[in-house]
Amino acid sequence: MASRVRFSRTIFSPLPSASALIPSGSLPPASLSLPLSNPKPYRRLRLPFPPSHLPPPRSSPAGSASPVAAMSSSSYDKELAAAKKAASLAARLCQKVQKALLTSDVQSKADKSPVTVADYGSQAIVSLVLRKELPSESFSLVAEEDSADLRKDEAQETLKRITELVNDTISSEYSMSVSDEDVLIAIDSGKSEGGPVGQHWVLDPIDGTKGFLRGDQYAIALALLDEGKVVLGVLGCPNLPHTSIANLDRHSQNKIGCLFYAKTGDGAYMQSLSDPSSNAKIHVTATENPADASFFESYEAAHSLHDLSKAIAEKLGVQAPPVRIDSQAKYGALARGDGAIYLRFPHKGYREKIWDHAAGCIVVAEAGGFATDAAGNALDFSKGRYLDLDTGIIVTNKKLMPSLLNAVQESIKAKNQSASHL
Ligand SMILES: Nc1ncnc2c1ncn2[C@@H]1O[C@H](COP(=O)(O)O)[C@@H](OP(=O)(O)O)[C@H]1O
Ligand SMILES: [Mg+2]
Ligand SMILES: [Mg+2]
Ligand SMILES: [Mg+2]
Repeated sequence: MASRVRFSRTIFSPLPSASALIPSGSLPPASLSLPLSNPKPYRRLRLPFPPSHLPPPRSSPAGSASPVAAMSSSSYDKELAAAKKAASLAARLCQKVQKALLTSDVQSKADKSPVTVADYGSQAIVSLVLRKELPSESFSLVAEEDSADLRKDEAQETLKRITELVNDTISSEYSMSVSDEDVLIAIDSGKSEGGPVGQHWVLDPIDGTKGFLRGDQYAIALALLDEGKVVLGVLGCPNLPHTSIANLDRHSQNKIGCLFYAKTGDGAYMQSLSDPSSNAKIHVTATENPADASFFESYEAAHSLHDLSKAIAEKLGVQAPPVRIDSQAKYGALARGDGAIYLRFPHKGYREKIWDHAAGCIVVAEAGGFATDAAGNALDFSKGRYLDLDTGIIVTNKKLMPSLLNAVQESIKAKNQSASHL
């Protein structure tokens, strides 16, 4: 079945040039518009253009209205409330930057500075909010970004823009204002190595940077490790529809902006990013029949071997085409049952980072699913900034996992055999 592909105009950076901050090889393609007569054998999650969301700033703290957190008497309640607030504020900053990016008249400008601005701004906000909300606790943060490039002379304009954005965003919640130096220090608090001892926050300030650039999916992903285990996780997904993306074509006008959260032993929940009182418990799908299952994978072929996923899905008997989405929004969507399987097989030599999976893993686990590597081992977040794992990551519900693992291992074996015959 060939699913309909959605199309949208893609526009890039109007913000000040900061070419020194652009990682090489990561520039977006000039245009992603595709001819309507060329449907692809996969579903691509796109948004209507221009996005009609972008909720107004809230006057109450992001996590405070949740009866769920308030009712629970177990540990990590205050950490979870702080994490929700931090991720929600960071999401607001990212939305502002993405809105400027998408509504600009400047098309296809190969300048990634808005992404850089949003990544740094989001990391600074999360760091500042966690310190502010949890002042008496020791603070260790393992995060993706650092300030080295921002300290260069040519980046001073960009740094000012980030500080402005951070101040604009936090002023709705706190009567404080930060300087450029405060922002740099907040960003660099993310240099912790993590590990098996003590508590460490784990942050991806924007996961799915390429999706963010295209106006597609991205996530603010924040988790807490305690003695090497993930004990809570929050995923802010500003562009994810409130209702299932399995029916995206029918519901494309639905509201978007979801906050997923989970705390060990307490289940997983989703609320609207713009309405914290809307929370609901979520569960992975109960499907046991692969023919009824659909699977998620990275939009970017550079991030995951699409051919291998296809072979696995075929072996398992999955009928639906893959749904390609950027970021840990995949974990959130799977946790609420939009799809049954997430397959991720990076190219040889790539090392997965803990911030790309920690928050997503606990959200899925608390919703009744689980994530393993291709050998069936649970992911180990206690080894520092990287995940040491066998071949890839697979995520599904407990009923499908045994047959999925089988299909994964047989497909990898067949792939290796055919490679050795070349
Ligand atoms: N060659 C590669 N293989 C696998 N993952 C990669 C990769 N290059 C980058 N990534 C990671 O893939 C993440 C995005 O995942 P997805 O494909 O699911 O959207 C990126 O997160 P960032 O966008 O935070 O850098 C990055 O960490
Ligand atoms: Mg990431
Ligand atoms: Mg990132
Ligand atoms: Mg990155």
